Amino acid sequence: MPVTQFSVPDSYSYQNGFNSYFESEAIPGALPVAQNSPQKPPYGLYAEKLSGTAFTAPRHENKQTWLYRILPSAAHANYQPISQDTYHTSLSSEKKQTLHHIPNQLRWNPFDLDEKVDWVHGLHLVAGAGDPTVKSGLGILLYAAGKDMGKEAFYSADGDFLIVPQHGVLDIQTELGKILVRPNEICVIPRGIKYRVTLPSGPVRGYICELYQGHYQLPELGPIGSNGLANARDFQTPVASFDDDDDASNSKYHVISKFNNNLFSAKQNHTPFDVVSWHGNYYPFKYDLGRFNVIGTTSFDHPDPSIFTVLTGPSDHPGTAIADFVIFPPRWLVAEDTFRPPWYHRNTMSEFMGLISGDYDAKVGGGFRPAGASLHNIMSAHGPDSGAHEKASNADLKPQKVGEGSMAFMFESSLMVGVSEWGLKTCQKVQEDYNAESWEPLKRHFVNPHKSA
Ligand SMILES: O=C(O)Cc1cc(O)ccc1O
Ligand SMILES: [Fe+2]
Repeated sequence: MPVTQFSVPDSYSYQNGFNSYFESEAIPGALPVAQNSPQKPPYGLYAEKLSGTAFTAPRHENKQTWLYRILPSAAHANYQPISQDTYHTSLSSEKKQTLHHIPNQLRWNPFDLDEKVDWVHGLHLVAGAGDPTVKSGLGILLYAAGKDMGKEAFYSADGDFLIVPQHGVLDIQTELGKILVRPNEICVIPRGIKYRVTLPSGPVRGYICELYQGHYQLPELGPIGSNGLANARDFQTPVASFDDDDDASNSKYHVISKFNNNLFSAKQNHTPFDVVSWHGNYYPFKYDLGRFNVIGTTSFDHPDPSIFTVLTGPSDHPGTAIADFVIFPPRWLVAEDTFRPPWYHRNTMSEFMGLISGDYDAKVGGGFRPAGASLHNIMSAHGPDSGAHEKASNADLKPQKVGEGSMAFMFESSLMVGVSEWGLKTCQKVQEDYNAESWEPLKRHFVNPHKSA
């Protein structure tokens, strides 16, 4: 079945396509015709331009959206810093204000749910590289929340959020419309877009890869041809939807900004969700991982995991990503005379992995569990644990379906990924015996023809 069967239905409307130029109006006639900024836009709306690239970015990279809204975003009081004590998006809330760079393989037990906090309080910076102030690098966050956001909106000035739900449903009201995201779906909310998260099915938990530079793109397909992997038509973008909150006394909103990973809040006496129509190519979108068209070998040897790339956040060097989002969906393995799990390897890239559901075929030891994570940094040796090696090197190589009911993923980066104090210590999820359990038990099988028995 090439689509996920979800237990919570999605009744929102979407427009289909990746990087398409869309237009949407919640009231017919709310978009100006043939121009962007008429003297008086339709229905007394304000025109506001939201740009996701430099004005002069080449056409193939240029991203912007024109919003037609009841009041412009600028109509708010000053932003005030929020005390970081109860928030975990930044290193400055911690005694140690640096990331820890360590060559050990790291693995985390499942992160806890937290029913007491909302989306913004639930964000935890676990790892990262680079610096949002110079638009360079990425941040990896875990989220766990159990409360709806109130009359507030959140945006990140730091980068694009790629959100990977592991548990629970996110109902996301964005400026550009409403989007429902369930486990086995992902969504991307680009830099600057304001949104509010409510939780229709109770507590939520998941992972976020924030891209401080550029935007997520579909990978090139090369010799694969013009279809395959994540197909453009399966990405879904909301349609315009607005609240008309005309009683100012009844409408005290806070807008929370993540700015260099610190949080700031500004009051405004009108809803931020007042965009009646919009057109452009800078918008949030979602994607069902069950629609991914998996490619694999039909002859021999284990291919590189780049064949499983859903989205890539490229660096300026072609083929080298700041963040690749890679998944390991259910699939058939048919390779002959082949050690089918991943080979043992040391990689110039860093690999942060998470598990949405099920088991990951390279680890049979039971230590990599849904809602857990692992980090294999630059040149940190890893591969199947000893149990998986034993099983795979003696397996009967018939066609075999792996990963049924399972979805593992990887945020792969060319950068050295540091771990926050929260990720290393405070969360208390790091497994001390990961290496000892996984690889130290590996046995010698070498038969030296030059040594007699
Ligand atoms: O380490 C991992 O489990 C991820 C991974 C999977 C794979 O099939 C090949 C290389 C790789 O890093
Ligand atoms: Fe790996």
